[in-house]
Amino acid sequence: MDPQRLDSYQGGAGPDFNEHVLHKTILVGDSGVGKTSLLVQFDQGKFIPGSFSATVGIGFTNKVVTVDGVRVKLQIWDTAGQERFRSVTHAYYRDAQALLLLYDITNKSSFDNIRAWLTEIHEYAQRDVVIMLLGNKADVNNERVIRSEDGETLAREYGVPFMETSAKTGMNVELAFLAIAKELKHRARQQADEPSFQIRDYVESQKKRPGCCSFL
Ligand SMILES: Nc1nc2c(ncn2[C@@H]2O[C@H](COP(=O)(O)OP(=O)(O)OP(=O)(O)O)[C@@H](O)[C@H]2O)c(=O)[nH]1
Repeated sequence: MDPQRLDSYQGGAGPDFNEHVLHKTILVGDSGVGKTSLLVQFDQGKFIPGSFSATVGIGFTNKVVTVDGVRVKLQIWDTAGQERFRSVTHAYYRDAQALLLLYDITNKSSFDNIRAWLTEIHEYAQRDVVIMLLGNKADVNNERVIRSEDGETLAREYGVPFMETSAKTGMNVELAFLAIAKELKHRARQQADEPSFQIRDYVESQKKRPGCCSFL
């Protein structure tokens, strides 16, 4: 990762932001959209190609992200996308502070199901949960069936930030988690002299930065 481009992550200098608090963040979306791969890319900076092995149940990874000079501890839960695990994962929504909702840009039904996922989120999660929509597998542009504009339009309709990601190349992966960490930090510790933080504006401004978001 280029430290000039974004805030740093994984440790780094600076005081802990509420050191005992783990900010629960959950990855959700249809089976096979790349939730586990996204988390592995963020945590370990690698992509394990090959056969797809569906997540069974739920598991988590703790990760420290440094934003604005303070360390924010994220506890990132990777859920199983398969329908038969749904009732298990619902139970985890309630105390989540952030949800990353993924679809696969090469899989139309995973995009069509986003509305159903959002209905579930609104039913089971806290009202003020931070939601981010991610169109994953952006590296497979030749198999794309969902245009970037369609993701943008859907995200705008629900008032949530959106970006395309690639768990394979790492495109926008850190940005997604850093934006979440920044939002959580600002919500909990907004300084009087700080301008208010708008996650959608932040994501849009980062997407427009030179060098951002290429996946080749
Ligand atoms: N080309 C490409 N392949 C990806 C990407 N992300 C995931 N994959 C592949 O897609 C398949 C499914 O990825 P997973 O990360 O296991 O998907 P998941 O959403 O965790 O699936 P469940 O555990 O069943 O919910 C695997 O074969 C991955 O290698 C990506 O960004 N680009």
